[in-house]
Order: sequence, then C-alpha cells, then structure tokens
Amino acid sequence: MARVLSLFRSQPFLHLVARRKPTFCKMSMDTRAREVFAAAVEAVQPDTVVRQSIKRKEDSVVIDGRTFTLKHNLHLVGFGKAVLGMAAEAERIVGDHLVKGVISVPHGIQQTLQQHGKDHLLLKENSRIKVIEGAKHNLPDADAQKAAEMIKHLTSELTEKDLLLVLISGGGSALLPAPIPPITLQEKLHVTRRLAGAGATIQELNTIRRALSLLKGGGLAHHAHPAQVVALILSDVIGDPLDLIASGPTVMSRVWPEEVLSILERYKLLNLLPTSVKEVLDKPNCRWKENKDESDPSGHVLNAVIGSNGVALKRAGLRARELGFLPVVLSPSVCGDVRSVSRLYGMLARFACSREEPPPDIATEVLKLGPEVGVESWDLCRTMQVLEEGRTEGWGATCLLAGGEPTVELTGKGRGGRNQELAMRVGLELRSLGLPPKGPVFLSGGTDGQDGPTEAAGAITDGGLYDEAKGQGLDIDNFLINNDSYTFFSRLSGGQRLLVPGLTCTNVMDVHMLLIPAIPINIR
Ligand SMILES: Nc1ncnc2c1ncn2[C@@H]1O[C@H](COP(=O)(O)OP(=O)(O)OP(=O)(O)O)[C@@H](O)[C@H]1O
Ligand SMILES: O=C(O)[C@H](O)CO
Repeated sequence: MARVLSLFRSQPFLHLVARRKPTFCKMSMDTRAREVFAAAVEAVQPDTVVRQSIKRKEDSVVIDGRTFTLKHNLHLVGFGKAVLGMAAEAERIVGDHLVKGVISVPHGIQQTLQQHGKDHLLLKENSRIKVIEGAKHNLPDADAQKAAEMIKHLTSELTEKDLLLVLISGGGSALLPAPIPPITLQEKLHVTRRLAGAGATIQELNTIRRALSLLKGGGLAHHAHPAQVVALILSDVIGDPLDLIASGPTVMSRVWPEEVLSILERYKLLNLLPTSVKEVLDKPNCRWKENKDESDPSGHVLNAVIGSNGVALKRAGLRARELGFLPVVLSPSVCGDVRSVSRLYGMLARFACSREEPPPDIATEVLKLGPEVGVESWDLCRTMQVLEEGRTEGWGATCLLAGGEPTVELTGKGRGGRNQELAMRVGLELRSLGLPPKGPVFLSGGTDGQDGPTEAAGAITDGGLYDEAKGQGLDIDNFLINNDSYTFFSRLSGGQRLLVPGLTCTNVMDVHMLLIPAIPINIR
C-alpha cells in the first residue's frame, strides 16, 4: 500500500490542499466543528448563490460567461425548497426588467422565514412574482399542481424576444406536478409513493416522474420555446446530474421505455399500475403533444449549477483552515448504507492516528470499501496521503471533509435521521480504536437543518460516546436497533451533542467532518 500512496505523491493534485501550516486555535474541537458546518451552509444560501451567479451590467446580465440583454423582457419561474430566497435576490438584481413570475415553494415557508427573522429571503411587498405554497410534507398536492399549471401557462406565452429565468432547487419535483393526461395527480402520487416506500433511489424515482410528467425531463423548456431559457440550479443530488435535480425540467431527455419498465418491475409495481399510467407509458415520447413549435429547444437553454455540496465543502475547508486545521476534501459523493460509511470514517481515523507507518491492511480495506460508499480510489489515496503527511510531517490538526447522502435501513420505529445515526455509529467505530477522549471528533449534518423528521440537523460525536451514554444509563445499541438516534442524542448530556442550526433555507445534502487532533496518539 505504501507503494500505492507513493504513486500519488508525485501527482499534481496537491493544489487541492493549501500547503501553508495552519495556525493554532484555542477553541474546542466541538465549537470548531460547528463553525465549519455553519460556513458550509452559509456558502450555499439561496441569495448568496444567486448573487454570485448573476452579474448585472447596465441593461444586461452575465450568467455563466454569457451575456443576456434585458429589455423589460424577463420572466421568472421557480420551484423548490430554496427558491423563495433565490427569487427575492433575482428580483433585486434585475429590477423592473422583470415582467412577471410564478414560484412554487413549500407550504408555510413565508411564515417560517418571517418567524426566523429571515426577511431578506422574502419577496418585497410589491413584488411581480406570485408565490404559491404547496406540497405539504414534500408530497405533490392540488396547490402545487395549480402552481405548475400557472408556470406552464406563463412559459407557453413567451416569444423569441423573452428571457425566462428558471430557479430550481431540491424538492422541485413535488412542487411542479403536471401529470400527463389522463393520469390524475392521485394516480401519479400513488406510483411515486410506492416507489419511494420500496426504497427506490432518487435516480429511479425521477426517471419515472419524468416519464409521467408534462414539465419534467425538459418539458418546461419545451413549453418556453422559442424564448431563451436560463436555469439556475441548486443541486441536492450526488454528482449534480442536471437531468435528475428536480427531475430536470429544463433538460431535454428522452424516455426510454425499457428503463422505465425495468424500474417498475424491480419494485414489483408493473401489475399495480393504474390504466392511465399504462396508457401514457405505451406512448413514451409523445409527452408534448400540445407544442407550439416542434423544433428542438435545447439550443435556447442554459443550465447552470450555482450551488452544490462541493461548493459547501470548499467553503468549509477555508473556514477549517482559519480555525487551525489542515483541510482535506475527500468527496462530495458519499452514499451507501450508514454502516459502511461509518466503517470508512473509522478506518480513516485509524489511518490518520497511527503512530507508525500505517499497517498496509488499513489502506487496502479503505480502498476496498470505496465503491460501496461512492468514493473513488483516487480520492481515497489522495486523502490518505494528506492524512499520512499530517501525521508524519507535523502539519497539526487535520479536518477531513466529505458530503453526500448515505441511507439508513429502517428496522425500528424510533425518531432519528441518517446524520444522527451515522454520528452514533462513527462514535462506536472511534471507540473501537481505543483512542483517548481528546481523539478525533466527527460531525454529520444535513445542510437543510433537518435530519429526517427531527428538528436537529445531525450530531457531533467522538470515541467517548459509548462510555458517556453508559454512564447516563443509556444503552446505545438499543437506540440503534430502534433507529432512535434523535431520542438518544436528546437524552445524552442534555442534548449537547446535537447539531441544531434551525431552518437553513438551503439544501445541498449532508456534510461530514472528521477532525483529527495534532497530538500524536497511540492506538491499540
Ligand atoms: N428514525 C430514523 N432514523 C434514521 N433515519 C431516518 C429515520 N426516519 C427517517 N429517516 C431517514 O430520513 C430520510 C428522510 O428525511 P429527510 O426529509 O431529511 O430526507 P431528505 O432526502 O434529506 O429530504 P430533502 O429532500 O428534504 O433533502 C430518509 O432517508 C429516511 O430513511
Ligand atoms: O425534487 C427532487 O426531485 C429532489 O429533491 C432531487 O432534486
């Protein structure tokens, strides 16, 4: 393994890690972990990402290097959990060039933002944008369908002189339901709910949604043709795939019947489909019969990802450096079962803390686990090299950052979320390393501020978790079996280990952080 790592030494990737030695910081590891998480979330605030991506120059805007002339010809539509703040900022930038807009946002969001003092994310009183709240509990409903109908109507009226700004963020699929007739909203909901309940991935779910919708899979761009369409996208899907985020309404995509049928078959839904769904699936590429124009609108569409997990991790790395860590970003694509993901972080901590040249089996095990948790060998080797240097060359404390969206197999009936469960499991892994209490610290948090159906975003943990719980009469294994991580962390030490940032108004999946102290520590 030493040979594998040495191969990476000569590579030019080290620009990803600033080589300057970090400064010493007196704050506790816990406080610094929370600060780094806050920086990650701050980097992807809806108003910030829009401000950074639209540059106003007199009567034009520059987006993604392209200039668009404004002649009181701008229309705006949007759908997603972060879209209200994105729209407020966009309207501030384009001013009265905005003719009108419609956005579909989560139920109750305006009141919640007001209550949290986040007025800068609300539209001004005389805004030209109509806000429709819907999709209670993240499920498409009549309000969201009405919003989709209005959005479709607005886009269908555009001409080649118009510019359509489309704001997209996670949760957009549920907020833009436009089932292809004769499918009803209830029938579409029935299919997608069964798929989600059976454990379908977001890729599978959104492939089906695209096949059943008038606006998804490029339908919105099609309706807007021949107007110029510019979509600004805040990604909540691993790898930032344009055709899957909110089911890709501005990305022209064909429906492949074989793919659709194989997904439905995989989840044993083929025989349970409503007749209307079968009817639509029999004619998969006739989604836009009511076209005003048959020409391909793709040339008129610019799709730009303006915020993502990668962006959040980059900013987190900068903050970590200010707080005295050598930052290293492992990957923004961590997925797979939380058990495997916790093993990965446990092994990386062991690798980083080993006093000797790490035993070859750790690096080999780490690389073996890579495919299961969505991390490339290249990224693992690069990260291990930084950890090795941190240890052998005295770089000081290290902050390993990663992100993505692991999964939990729900076996119990407790309250929790994947971040809190991951934190519990990593705590157990760190304990098994036999490190002293001031060893590595691990944080896992959802950037939307909510982990599963709980008011916490995640939790902070370390190798002392098990003994701390035992000392307070809490049986950690029982909580894990019952997927009761929120109850566990709420009861443990007065909830001190919980991460509760409140509503963050954004969502770029989860952030994971492993802080490795500078002091050389012995492991068993
Ligand atoms: N008791 C529990 N313990 C662990 N995980 C849970 C528990 N209950 C729900 N979950 C997990 O929480 C996730 C749903 O929560 P959440 O709404 O935060 O998901 P999400 O995919 O992040 O949604 P969003 O689109 O808002 O990002 C699912 O992955 C589910 O398996
Ligand atoms: O809305 C959706 O489809 C999910 O949040 C993924 O983007």
